[in-house]
Formats: sequence, C-alpha cells, structure tokens
Amino acid sequence: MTTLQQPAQPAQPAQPPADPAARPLAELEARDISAWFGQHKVLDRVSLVMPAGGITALIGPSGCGKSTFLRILNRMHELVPSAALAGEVLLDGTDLYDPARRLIDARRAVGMVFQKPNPFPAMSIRDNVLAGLRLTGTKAARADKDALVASCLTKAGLWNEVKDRLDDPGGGLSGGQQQRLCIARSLAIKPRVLLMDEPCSALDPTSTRVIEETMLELAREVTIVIVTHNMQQAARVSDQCAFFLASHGTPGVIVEHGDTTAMFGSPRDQRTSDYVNGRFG
Ligand SMILES: Nc1ncnc2c1ncn2[C@@H]1O[C@H](COP(=O)(O)OP(=O)(O)OP(=O)(O)O)[C@@H](O)[C@H]1O
Repeated sequence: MTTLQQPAQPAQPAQPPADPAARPLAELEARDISAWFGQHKVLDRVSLVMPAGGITALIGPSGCGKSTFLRILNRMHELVPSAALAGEVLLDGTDLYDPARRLIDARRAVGMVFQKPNPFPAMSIRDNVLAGLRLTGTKAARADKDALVASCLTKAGLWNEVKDRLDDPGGGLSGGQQQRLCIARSLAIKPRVLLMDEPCSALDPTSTRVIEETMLELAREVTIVIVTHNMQQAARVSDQCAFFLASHGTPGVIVEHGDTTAMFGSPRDQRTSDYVNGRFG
C-alpha cells in the first residue's frame, strides 16, 4: 500500500499558470482516410485538419464511421484482425503510421478516453493515474510521481474530491469520477492529442457538465477530438465540427466541416441542417 505525500503546494489554482516547459500544441491531420472491415468499406477518403489546441467534434448518425475514424487516429483500428486502411495521419506533419515510429510512441502521443469509464477497479486511485507510465515503460522518481498524480487529477477536475483517499480503489468512485480518473490516467503520459469517444454518454447531466468544463480547460494544453451524439454538447464544447454520413450503405464521408457556430447556425448542406436540427439520426 502506498501513501501520497501531500505536495507542498497543492496544484489547485483557479487558473493554472501556463507550464513554461509545456510543448507547443499539436495539429493532427487526416488525409484521404479510407477504412475497411474485411470487404466492408466503412470510410471513403476522409480528410480533416484538427487544429492545435482546438476541440473538434465528430458528429453524425450511428454507423457512419466516427469511432472507426477516431481509432485510426491513434492506431487502434489495426488491432482488429480484418481491418485495413489507406491514407495518412499526420501529427504536426509527421506520419503516425511511419514504420520507423514505434506503435507505443504513437499511442503515447495520441491518448484515448472511452465511452464507458474503464479504470482498473481494484487498483488505487493513485496507481490508476500512474498505470500508463508502467504500460509505456516510463520511469519516474517517487516525488515526481506524487506531483504527477496531483497535477493530472487537478487537470481532470478530480483532485479536490479524491486527494484524501488516493489509496482507495478506483472502482469505488462514481461513474463521473471514474471517467475523470480515466482522463487523469491519459494525461499522465503527456499526450499531444486526446481522443474522446462519447465520454459522457454513460454519465448523468451534472457529471457531463463537469467533464465538459474539464475538456475546455484541457484544450489549453492538449488538442482534443471528441465523438458525440449530443448536439448540445458539440455546440457547448467544440470549436469546429465534422459531420459524417454513410447514406444507403455507402462508406462514411464528411459531408461538411468547419466552425461549430457556423455549422449549427447556417449549415451549407441541407443534410447537415437536417441532422443538427434533429430531423434524422
Ligand atoms: N470490429 C468491427 N468489425 C466489423 N465491422 C465493424 C467493426 N467496428 C465497426 N464496424 C462497422 O463499421 C461501420 C462504422 O462503425 P463505427 O462504430 O465506426 O460507426 P459510428 O459512427 O461510430 O457509430 P456509433 O455512433 O453507433 O458508435 C459500421 O457499419 C459498423 O458495423
């Protein structure tokens, strides 16, 4: 059993100062992405720039390929035996699929938070945050780990709720707290991009608002891409949106993308208008 020494100055400022050692924000770009499961083509030449430090929302009806596209952005698609893909994913201009780049480095650079909170339930809150370090073979001194736990939990908006019970199991937290713990775990390996696949769909409205506030804070230091079915959420948190559609069994494409306010207020395509106004999907 481990105990956390309280940091001399708990990192809980109202507006955390910019970290002088922070790296510049990263841009992610997908170029001409096509994807298949076996013979089934599910995405067709999808291109999208996800700007550095922005929050990009991927929206569209069920089955149009949003999650597949998201998983391609951190090389999880290739885990499916029948899966194939074409195209390029560039992180600040360098190819995420370059054979010279180790898979673990790609995953470290582009983290993922899933729909269902998935902390290690029997593992302590502290060790959940640090789990990614072990998985990626990153070594850190005890004092550094304590500071990292405090800072990641603070960034994930959970520090005040758990700082006095860091040795309690992660599985004992509420659903919303578990999701913020998973966000803290992702942040611990210092990703350049954070992918979030419907991160609030299993949560109540209050927890959802807390996660949304957390996302808006996090966008100061990590580029965020979120899949959401919740149009209000897309409007609340994202700077830009991409509307995916797979009509009549054809592969998914991006029908329209751009500034969120413009897409919701004056969409260019009638199908976007119908979708964001709840007329289908
Ligand atoms: N592991 C898989 N094996 C085979 N087909 C898959 C697999 N995962 C997804 N698909 C298929 O790929 C297509 C796109 O699915 P995907 O989950 O990416 O869509 P989505 O837009 O994220 O849907 P939802 O909003 O319901 O999550 C669907 O036709 C789906 O059935």
